[in-house]
Amino acid sequence: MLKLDGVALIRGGRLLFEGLDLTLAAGEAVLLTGPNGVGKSSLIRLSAGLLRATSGTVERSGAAALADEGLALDPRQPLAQALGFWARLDGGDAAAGMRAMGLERLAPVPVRMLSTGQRKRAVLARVIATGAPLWLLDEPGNGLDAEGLERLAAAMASHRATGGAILAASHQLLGLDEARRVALA
Ligand SMILES: Nc1ncnc2c1ncn2[C@@H]1O[C@H](COP(=O)(O)OP(=O)(O)OP(=O)(O)O)[C@@H](O)[C@H]1O
Repeated sequence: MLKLDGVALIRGGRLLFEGLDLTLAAGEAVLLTGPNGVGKSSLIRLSAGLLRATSGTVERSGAAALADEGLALDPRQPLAQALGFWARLDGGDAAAGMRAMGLERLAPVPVRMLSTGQRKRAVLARVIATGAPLWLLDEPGNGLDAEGLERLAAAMASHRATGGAILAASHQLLGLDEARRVALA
């Protein structure tokens, strides 16, 4: 689903990593770890096709969904409608995303009024709703309470059980204890 071969990335004149190989097949997850500024978010963006590798190749098969610090939801719209916009484009299921992240009660609330943790849940609901096989998650646990973290872990387990794959960058374990780890240093 994702294959990085001998990838190097220079950003801001600094070599972040080189010779990086990573493959992610259906049902697999990789937890990307490493200190602040080492290049985890950059690797996620590179995997999403939003950055170009300095050398090496990045191959993706099938659709990918990205969750990062960007909300990508219209702040003026009620949550259900804002998520519905993407679900219509993706042929996805906004209600399933909201259910998975426990957001049903917030369906009529404008996105701009959501709290930090509620926004994070909304971003994850957007990813879940896409139905994309590859999830690229940059610090998906940030801002989530214990219940939100449990929901995220359950959603990731269910995604993998149905043939999805996940690349997650995080300082937390996210319930991915048995997942492969790639440590950038
Ligand atoms: N747009 C940019 N232009 C130039 N350099 C950048 C840009 N964005 C990030 N960088 C640099 O690339 C390096 C890696 O950043 P990145 O966000 O990938 O790290 P990270 O491992 O995700 O860090 P954190 O754990 O703090 O989230 C940092 O030194 C950062 O300053």
